[in-house]
Amino acid sequence: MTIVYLVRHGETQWNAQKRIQGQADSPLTEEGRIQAKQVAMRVKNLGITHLISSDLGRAVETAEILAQVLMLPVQTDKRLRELDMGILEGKCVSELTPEEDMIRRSPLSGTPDARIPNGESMQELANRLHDAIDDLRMLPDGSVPLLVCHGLALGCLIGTVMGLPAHAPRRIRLRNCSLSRIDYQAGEWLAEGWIVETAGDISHLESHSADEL
Ligand SMILES: O=C(O)[C@H](O)COP(=O)(O)O
Repeated sequence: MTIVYLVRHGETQWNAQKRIQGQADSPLTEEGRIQAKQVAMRVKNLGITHLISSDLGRAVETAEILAQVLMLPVQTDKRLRELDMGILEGKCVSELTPEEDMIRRSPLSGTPDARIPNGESMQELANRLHDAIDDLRMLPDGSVPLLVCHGLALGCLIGTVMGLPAHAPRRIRLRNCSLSRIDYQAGEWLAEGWIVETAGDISHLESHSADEL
């Protein structure tokens, strides 16, 4: 069985301002760095062997804090990036026009093939994420990778592992530095494939942690 831990990066300046990031970026806040240390302590004794991060700065910054505790190098994989949110990246949710807000919600509200102009669809996001996790099955036996990723990306990954379509409305909360786990099971008794073991656990965080937009 392959075990994969999933961590959403720590709080960023734009998360705190409710500004849309997508594949744009902003640095962690002080709170975000504290969250990263707390999730690092949580996973310290889980036998993590590989630390793989989205190549966006906020994820790498979180991964580097984990790396100091886990004493592992950080590898990056651009397939773990957040949904490309096109023309809305960099905008504050409170400043969107009603039309922009409808566009923002469209990929998250059950509309197949919805995409923010110049962005990507949830199916395209799901495809690259599943390519990335399927590659983890090629790691040597006993490997336990931890991925540092993003809110919409992890929500899409967990939803699709559970059999929901990529465009299904979001029904899971993935706060900054929440911990999730998926396993690849291949036993005789159970359907072969990825399965969700834990999603969105924040029991290791000592203060408030924000939901994604
Ligand atoms: O702002 C965004 O792009 C998303 O809503 C949250 O993304 P994040 O998990 O990278 O903060």
